[in-house]
Amino acid sequence: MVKELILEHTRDVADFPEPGVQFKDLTPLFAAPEAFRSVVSDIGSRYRGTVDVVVGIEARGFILAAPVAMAMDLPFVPVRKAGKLPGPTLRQEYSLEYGTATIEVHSDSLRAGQRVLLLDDVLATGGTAAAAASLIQRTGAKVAAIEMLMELGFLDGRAKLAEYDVNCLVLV
Ligand SMILES: O=P(O)(O)OC[C@H]1O[C@H](OP(=O)(O)OP(=O)(O)O)[C@H](O)[C@@H]1O
Ligand SMILES: Nc1ncnc2[nH]cnc12
Repeated sequence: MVKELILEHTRDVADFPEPGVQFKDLTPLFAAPEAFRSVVSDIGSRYRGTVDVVVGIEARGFILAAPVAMAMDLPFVPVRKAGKLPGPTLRQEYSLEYGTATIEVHSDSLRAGQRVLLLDDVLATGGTAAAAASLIQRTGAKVAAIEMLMELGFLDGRAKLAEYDVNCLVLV
């Protein structure tokens, strides 16, 4: 099952990037082609036919979203940290488990009515996903679903995402 594959390929790192944070490192999953392929194919098969575009959040969300988009034969659209996208953008500030940040999307990268699958690796406080979802809605596209590999349940990130269909493969 993909849930076990994700758990087997997650490394816990204490006090990263700052004291008190238990970091969920998924690089072992990305470095295991069979396990990673299974996860990508599981996500692709569950959303096939129900979404038009796959959006990934910089940086770790890109690692997941690009292969899922490719497997589904759908466009991949990046949500990037501020100042990285060259064209006209929409921007949104948000707060993280460890700091604040601003993200952007190209304003012409999504069209009204498009159904978006929003992907990232970890759901923590939900600030990043809520900001990305709000950017997507501002383009006129619709957030059909938000999918994460892992949810840090104690941070209750879902509270910020109550209006969306959220699925996380592993709850810790
Ligand atoms: O639910 P939240 O509290 O918003 O946290 C989750 C976000 O934090 C991590 O990204 P990070 O901002 O560390 O950037 P990175 O992907 O560039 O490492 C993770 O990949 C999510 O995007
Ligand atoms: N504890 C954590 N582990 C991995 N990614 C995160 N993003 C926010 N908090 C995180």
